[in-house]
Amino acid sequence: TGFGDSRGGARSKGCFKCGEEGHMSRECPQNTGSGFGDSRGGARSKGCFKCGEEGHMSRECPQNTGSGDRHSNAYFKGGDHAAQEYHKAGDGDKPRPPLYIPPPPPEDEVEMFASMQRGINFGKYDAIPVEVSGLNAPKCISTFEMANLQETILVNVQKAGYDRPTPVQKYSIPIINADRDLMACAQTGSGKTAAFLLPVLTKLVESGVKSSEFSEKKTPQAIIIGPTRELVNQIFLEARKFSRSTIIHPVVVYGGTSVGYQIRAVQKGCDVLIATPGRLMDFINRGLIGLENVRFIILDEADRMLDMGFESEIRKLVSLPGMPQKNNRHTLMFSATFPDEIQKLAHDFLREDFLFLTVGRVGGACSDVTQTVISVEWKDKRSKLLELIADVNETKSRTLVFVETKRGADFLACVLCQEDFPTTSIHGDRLQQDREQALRDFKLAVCPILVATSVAARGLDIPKVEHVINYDMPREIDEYVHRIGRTGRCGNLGRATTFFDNKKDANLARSLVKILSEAQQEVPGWLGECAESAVGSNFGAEKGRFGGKDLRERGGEGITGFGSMGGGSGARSTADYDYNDGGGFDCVGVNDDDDSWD
Ligand SMILES: Nc1ncnc2c1ncn2[C@@H]1O[C@H](COP(=O)(O)OP(=O)(O)OP(=O)(O)O)[C@@H](O)[C@H]1O
Repeated sequence: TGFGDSRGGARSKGCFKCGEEGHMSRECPQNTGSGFGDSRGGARSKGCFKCGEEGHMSRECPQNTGSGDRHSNAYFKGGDHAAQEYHKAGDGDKPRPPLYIPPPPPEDEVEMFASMQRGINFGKYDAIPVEVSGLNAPKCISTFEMANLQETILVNVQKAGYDRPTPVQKYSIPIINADRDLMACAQTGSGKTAAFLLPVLTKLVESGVKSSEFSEKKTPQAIIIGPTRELVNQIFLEARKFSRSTIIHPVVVYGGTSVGYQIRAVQKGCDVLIATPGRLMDFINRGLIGLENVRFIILDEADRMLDMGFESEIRKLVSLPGMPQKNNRHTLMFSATFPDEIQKLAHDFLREDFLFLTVGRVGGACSDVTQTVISVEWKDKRSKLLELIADVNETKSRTLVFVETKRGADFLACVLCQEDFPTTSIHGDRLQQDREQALRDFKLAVCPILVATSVAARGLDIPKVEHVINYDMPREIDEYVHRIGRTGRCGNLGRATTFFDNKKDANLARSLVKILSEAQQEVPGWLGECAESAVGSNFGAEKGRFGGKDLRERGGEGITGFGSMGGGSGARSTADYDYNDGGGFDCVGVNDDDDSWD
């Protein structure tokens, strides 16, 4: 059980040296000295013949454990929970987790172009008010034909079943076409990914690629950065789809996966690099990625990327030698939420004349999600949850349950499995193969219930998620907006149920009431009262933020930080995101033990 297993169960017929199909080991390009081993310093790799990594022989290869057979439903069997085994074995000195080579992306066109069905409210997107601030904004477009997309890219858009652009696409595409920097804020599930990919890919195809296939160091022209591994992988699949049959090679690199595998992917050509920050810095430090040709830096979930934990990485990245200064590159930022203090920070990365696009209200919840808030004390949460999911085994309707801690996610998934609800979990302490398997099981409704920490709150576009349950209220209201945005996407209807524990969550009452009212949702009387008596936040401070305004129009000074909305702490939590994704083996989130950081 070598390579084959980790790629999805079947024994690979590929080369025993590099694991790739299409040649035998005696013809392996690595024999020439130009492959994997060389890229780490010129010498022929003495690594394992199965996985290509150094430091062990093939008979000791961690892939012999047959990780591909590992089912994320291991809770049922009570044994094979890789992440737990790995942590137990650690005892202070953490061993390396098994190497993980993700399954190859689809080659089949049908699979590649399959996308979410538009819902009945897709047409209503056009009624959402749009504002563009900044000087000389170009006119919006109303069809993809008007978007000046490169011909093949336009064909790919049609193959994806996109027959007209969403508002964020109508405005962003001409702005990017006109070589302007952009900060764009639009509700969850409204098509922000294509809004930046389509014009950027068009620019790259039209100007021709610069990255040489033959040089060791690849010099991508666009770098797209996101906060979690699953999200960057999803953006990669979108980039691959839209750039199909063009000269563009998109590549993704993220933590928890084999570095060797990703090095080989980069070395095949890398015009657009999609990455989590840690692994990106790792590749730059190894001399595998050069920045001199960068024309576009794109921050998806930009407010998170400029938030605590990630901001310093992004600052480091833009000040690295070789990276073009902000006036010699374009910086694009997208999110559904943009707290004032992050908007302020963002100015450091954008050209002076950037445009600020808001579709609807900055930080507003998706209007296609019916939101219900229930007052539940912690001791009653479990029985309330079981009530809510009682019919899931019959309906198979995908239900995403958010909890606060990684340990809590494991525990609740176990409880639900014991109650005979096929459940899986995703959080920063699970091995990457288990995280990806969990997502696949959830997508296919093998496990229609997914218990997740905030690692799954942003960006993930999973069809048919019908119900999001906040078993634990998040610590920040932005996180609430992103979490419930996993349903009600692309004009589909969704529902979200939130357990609100008055003793613990009172500091979020006001901001929650605000979100509910703006989305024309019912505000329970008890929640209104709780908001009235809550201390620490005030509606005055929130006014500006929810007005969907460009800070430049408000002078940019004296803005009350959004932190105060979360109860006056002023500090924004780092939650369970993919920090420390470099180094190849770090599959852990922010902090192993301290669940207050999870
Ligand atoms: N013009 C379009 N026509 C039809 N479907 C579209 C169109 N644009 C995007 N979609 C689909 O809508 C879904 C949501 O898009 P996307 O993931 O880009 O949303 P988003 O705004 O980035 O959400 P989030 O804020 O959660 O990251 C995807 O399945 C995408 O394929």
